[in-house]
Amino acid sequence: MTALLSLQEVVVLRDGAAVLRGASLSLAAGERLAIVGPNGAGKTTLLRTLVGLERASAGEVRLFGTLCRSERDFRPQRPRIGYLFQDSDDQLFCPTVIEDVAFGPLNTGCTAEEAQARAQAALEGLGIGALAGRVSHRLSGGEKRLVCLAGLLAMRPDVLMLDEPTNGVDAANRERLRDALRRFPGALLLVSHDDGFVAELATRAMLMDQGRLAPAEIHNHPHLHSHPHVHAAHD
Ligand SMILES: Nc1ncnc2c1ncn2[C@@H]1O[C@H](COP(=O)(O)OP(=O)(O)OP(=O)(O)O)[C@@H](O)[C@H]1O
Repeated sequence: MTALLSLQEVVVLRDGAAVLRGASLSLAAGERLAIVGPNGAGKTTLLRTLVGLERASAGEVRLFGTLCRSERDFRPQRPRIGYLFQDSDDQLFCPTVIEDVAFGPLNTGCTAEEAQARAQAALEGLGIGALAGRVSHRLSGGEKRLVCLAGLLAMRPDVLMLDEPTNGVDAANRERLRDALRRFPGALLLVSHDDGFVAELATRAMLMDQGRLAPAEIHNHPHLHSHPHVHAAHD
């Protein structure tokens, strides 16, 4: 079966130095692949390369079976990929939450009513329907994260690529996020330092180290992450 996304021996240079040094991966339909690894290893660069925001100087990038080399190749494939940036402020740009979440569907051919309905449903699916009328840039960091994800889900992509989705998200919202991602019917490429979240969601993992990818194990222990419990004084 054709991979949804694939990289073959991809090299990405920045200021003359290799950030990706022959990275290869393949994401199949229904897979939930986690990319883990230390800071600066090249994980964000990998995601950016997959959507054509960074250009490979060697190797091949294929999206949905199509070899992508130039902006002309990447552009028609991008609506099929929902990419959650590492920084929510790079993603939100409309005055209100509902406008932000409806933007993608509107831009890909939905009527205003359809886009509005999809946006409201995506917000409600994440338990944040009440944020619809709020001013986007005044949301908390965790709220912004969920709103960005709602915007991607509203587009009904084939693949979600998430860069640190749980950053700044509290425990209750983290569960909502996890449940929404479990319900998401497409494939998932997840970059995360949150081992517990990776163990809860991913079906496979790869380790990125100094620009190269290698298979990694997921330690599927229910309490892989620590649980610091804060008790009230009378506890
Ligand atoms: N715009 C840029 N200009 C120059 N170097 C950059 C730029 N963006 C990233 N880098 C460098 O490229 C390397 C890979 O960065 P990248 O953001 O892909 O790593 P990462 O694995 O996502 O890290 P983290 O876990 O900290 O998010 C790092 O050494 C980083 O300093």
